[in-house]
Amino acid sequence: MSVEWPRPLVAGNWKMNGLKSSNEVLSEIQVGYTPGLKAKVDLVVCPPATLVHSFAVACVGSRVGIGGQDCHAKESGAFTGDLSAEMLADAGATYVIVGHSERRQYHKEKDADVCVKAVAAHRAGLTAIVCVGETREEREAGKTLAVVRKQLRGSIPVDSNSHNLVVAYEPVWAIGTGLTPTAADVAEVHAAIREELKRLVGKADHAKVRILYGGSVKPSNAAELMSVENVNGALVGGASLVAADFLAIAGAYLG
Ligand SMILES: O=C(CO)COP(=O)(O)O
Repeated sequence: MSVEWPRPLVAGNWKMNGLKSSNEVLSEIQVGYTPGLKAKVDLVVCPPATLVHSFAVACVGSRVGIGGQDCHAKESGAFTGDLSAEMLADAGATYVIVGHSERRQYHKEKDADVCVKAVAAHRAGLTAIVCVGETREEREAGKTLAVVRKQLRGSIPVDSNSHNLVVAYEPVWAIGTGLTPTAADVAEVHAAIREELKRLVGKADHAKVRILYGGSVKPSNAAELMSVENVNGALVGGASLVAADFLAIAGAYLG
């Protein structure tokens, strides 16, 4: 069976939320990931690291993918509190988010740091979800495209292809605020990302790299945002903690 590629991808970033009791949310997501939905969209849940293994075990057979939220550049060593990409893969993850704006802001991660983490993800056989996005100040100063292009050039490893790389455009000012850019603004940024990918990813493959939109995606705005050209899915924060909302967002692909 030939698989249409790029397949849309809806990924949930649970951030620092989730206890053992969250198994119920995962079960609801699995139950709601019907054959009809599976035919149209990939689903990935990125829980906190403490839940990666149990979630991965629970999802065997359901095709819900599991991802980490960050990884270290090295494979192992004296890095207290850190996790390597190999450890995430060993725990059953197949994706890892790198360069989320909360890591860039609170952990002072620069593009070069994000790039070596994406390299580590590839080394471990994981798909890297590389996040980029401008702050409110940068948008107001008309610098959005320049900022996003610079982040991409600095953060995307040379060995990237449409299977080991996903780009997530997440305007910092849209995260957790209920604010979203207009469809026209999203289209403009995603077109610039696609163009930049021409230079950064092999010629044959750049058109197939999935570019997700993230920032206050909800069931009520998902259909509009997901229908924008060059939007191949969503990276969902708060709404991914509620199974019905997460599934409704993915349901935008049912048409
Ligand atoms: O940061 C995000 C996903 O990585 C988006 O978060 P919200 O969907 O809560 O705005």
